[in-house]
Amino acid sequence: MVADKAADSTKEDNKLDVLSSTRTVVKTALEKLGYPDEVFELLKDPIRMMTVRIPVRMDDGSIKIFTGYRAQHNDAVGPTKGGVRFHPDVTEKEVKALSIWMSLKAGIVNLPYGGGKGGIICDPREMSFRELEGLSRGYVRAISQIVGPTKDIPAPDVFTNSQIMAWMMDEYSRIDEFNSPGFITGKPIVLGGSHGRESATAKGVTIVLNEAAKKKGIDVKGARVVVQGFGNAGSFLSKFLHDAGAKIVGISDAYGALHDPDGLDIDYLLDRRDSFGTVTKLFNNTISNKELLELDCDIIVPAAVENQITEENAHNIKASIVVEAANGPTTMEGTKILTERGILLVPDVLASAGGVTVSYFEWVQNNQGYYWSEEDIDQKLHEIMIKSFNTIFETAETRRVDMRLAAYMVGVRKMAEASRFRGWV
Ligand SMILES: NC(=O)C1=CN([C@@H]2O[C@H](COP(=O)(O)OP(=O)(O)OC[C@H]3O[C@@H](n4cnc5c(N)ncnc54)[C@H](O)[C@@H]3O)[C@@H](O)[C@H]2O)C=CC1
Ligand SMILES: O=C(O)CCC(=O)C(=O)O
Repeated sequence: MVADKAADSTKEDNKLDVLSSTRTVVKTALEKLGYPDEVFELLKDPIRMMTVRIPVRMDDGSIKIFTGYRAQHNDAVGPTKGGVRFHPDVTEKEVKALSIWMSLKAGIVNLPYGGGKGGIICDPREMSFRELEGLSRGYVRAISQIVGPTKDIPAPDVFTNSQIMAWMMDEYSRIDEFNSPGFITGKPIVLGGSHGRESATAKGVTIVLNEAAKKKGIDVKGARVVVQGFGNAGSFLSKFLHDAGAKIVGISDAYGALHDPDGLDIDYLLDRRDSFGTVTKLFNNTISNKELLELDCDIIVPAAVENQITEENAHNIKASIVVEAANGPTTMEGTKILTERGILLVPDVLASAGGVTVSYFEWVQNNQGYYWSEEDIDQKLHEIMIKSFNTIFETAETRRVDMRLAAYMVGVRKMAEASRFRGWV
């Protein structure tokens, strides 16, 4: 009985293991494309993974040691690139999976990068500004040997922002004895940041959401939308869709969710949210994140954390379109159920690729020392997202595969080819 229970919980853990499910889809994508097994053996794990211990002097005088990671998935195409997450639930496996997803995104939007990702186990909501600066600088010192503008270029992710990027850039510039804006993206504009980077992820999501709505014959104006997460991705997205005439009937943060079938007052919520995307604490009549995802609506956008749509709730999703702004919000079983139910799923590696696309623009501008207007950035981003959506939608139709597998097939090809040309496999 005890053994049965243990086996059940291992099975459950495996279903929520984002690394093993990512590997499964990568393997299937490579098989469908006809690559030999050694290509999968190379791509199933990052080529480099660094674990670091970061001592930080806390405000009470004590020293706290934090654990951080930097994963570099594959650098056959070019330097690796991807965000750094500060979150209490960060794990080594999660960071590895996130780095593989970054490689796939770079392949989908055709950037000269491989994927990288970083994370630190911490809760920045409970840290002072000074402690966060110490942690950010300590992380850069610890990983400095493997990162750099031509090696691996970090960026923001969950609970990190342009201020943290600025501290990290400054620390790297001190080590490098050179001003190095191209070391990191998502910086404040005055330090070489790009117009449009802050809202880029949400803008990219909005573009593919519009394309998906056309395929489903849904008019975004008047559509009822649920957005999970009210941080960088979720809040800009809610604003863009609200301004386009959609009704945002639900939003959430880490503590709960808000629901109004007549549409929430997004401008008011934006005004009241804190820098960690928290807003529900101001209200009494909240619902749970679980209830949020089962609300009556046309479109759902998970824009928070992994494993939100699973075999437990995929049957109860009322929307006809799910657009994944978050990385990994739907499990493999969840994907299967949504696809079987005819729900159009726009997968994370496509939907959220607007962020890294504009990060690439930021890096190009830093390298050339000449800066583009927001209009230039918007137009380039628009072209890339539309083209990527169409390629993946057509691949799904012609190869008779679900949208996630189609996206992996499109995303994995360039790094597989580059690895073969280099003679690695
Ligand atoms: N910031 C970016 O440029 C990009 C972000 N993403 C992905 O989008 C998602 C959201 O990222 P950001 O908006 O940047 O982060 P953020 O830190 O700005 O906001 C995160 C939001 O998720 C909520 N949240 C945190 N833990 C949660 C939990 N356990 N359950 C429910 N909600 C929770 C927070 O309260 C907040 O509203 C992540 O999956 C991230 O990897 C993807 C591509 C680029
Ligand atoms: O902007 C970047 O370089 C990476 C963004 C990121 O971490 C992501 O797309 O998940």
